[in-house]
Amino acid sequence: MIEKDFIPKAYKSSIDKGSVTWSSPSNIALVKYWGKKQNQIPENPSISFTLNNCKTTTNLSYTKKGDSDNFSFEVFLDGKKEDGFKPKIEMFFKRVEVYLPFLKDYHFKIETSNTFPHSSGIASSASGMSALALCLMSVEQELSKADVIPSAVKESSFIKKASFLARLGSGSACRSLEGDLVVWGKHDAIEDSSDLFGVKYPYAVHDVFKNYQDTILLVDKGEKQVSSTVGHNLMHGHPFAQERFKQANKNLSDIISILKEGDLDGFVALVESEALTLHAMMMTSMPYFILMKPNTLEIINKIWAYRNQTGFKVCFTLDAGANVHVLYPEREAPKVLEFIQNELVAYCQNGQYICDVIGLGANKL
Ligand SMILES: C[C@@](O)(CCOP(=O)(O)OP(=O)(O)O)CC(=O)O
Repeated sequence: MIEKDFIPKAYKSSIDKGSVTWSSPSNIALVKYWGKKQNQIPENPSISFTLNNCKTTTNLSYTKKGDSDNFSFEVFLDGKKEDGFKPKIEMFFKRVEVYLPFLKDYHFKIETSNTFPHSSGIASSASGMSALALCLMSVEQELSKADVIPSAVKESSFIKKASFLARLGSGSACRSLEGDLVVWGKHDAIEDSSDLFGVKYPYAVHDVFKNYQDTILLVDKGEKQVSSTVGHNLMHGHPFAQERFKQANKNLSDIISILKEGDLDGFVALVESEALTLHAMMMTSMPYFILMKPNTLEIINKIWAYRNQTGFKVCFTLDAGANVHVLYPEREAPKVLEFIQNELVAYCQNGQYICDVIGLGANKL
């Protein structure tokens, strides 16, 4: 598919008002997206676990307005007006306007809430942007149903277009709509993979990865000093960029047999190397920056020591921040949780952590 396939046939916006609600989860990448071209096209393919408990619920109500001159919307977080979100949403609306021609015909009220604490340092852009994209797709569906022109959106392409739109809001958001593993970015070994939207991982996955656990240790809840968007852009002209993109492609090839065979040693090595490479890219860009904190490293060292002592296949990954995602099979959960409580919680800000597990994606409420 190409971009223009997502432009619907013209339809009249004949409905005056309505409201839709979607809940959509966060995700954690195993092979990381870091570096992008124009129009939110990733430099390399990525794959992520969809999460279950960390999610955003968004209610979108829409009211027809007299003109179609400008975007008109207001945003509420947990019932409180949140104008801080407006620039990102305005930019998102501009990017998707051509694919959702009704956007300037309505006033939108966006009411959103997260299951995880606000300012926990957990990126809410993946869950938030995917929930908003799904709401907008439901509006498109409602409007085109009411129109004499047949729906531009077939049921089967609903998720595909929602993922396409979510990507234009935040790249990693396109991997949050489905579960339990999603690939984004063209890769020869993954059938139907695309740079434009996420696809459900199409191959067999060993039972050991069912209900895989992710305990998120909140090391630093503060605002990040460098946003992901700035970090992605620093991959332009980065001295190691081409090698990194090659490595990500190879890791995506390698993870296919790891997932099929339940090769936990291979999984641990690949996932931890991806996390450290992501941060190595940050440390070697110009300007350079460090998002890990001393406690991030304390936790990593404790995980390595515990793995050596016990043989449990617990490993870590990081996103663009200081928090640590501790990943482990469900069968190891009782022991690993004990270890987390006894040895790792001390390094979390206010002792805070979130227990999550692989999930199945977004839901319409
Ligand atoms: C480190 C990452 O989490 C990067 C996420 O980047 P974003 O999706 O937040 O970036 P934008 O496309 O600029 O919104 C790795 C990943 O999720 O693959």
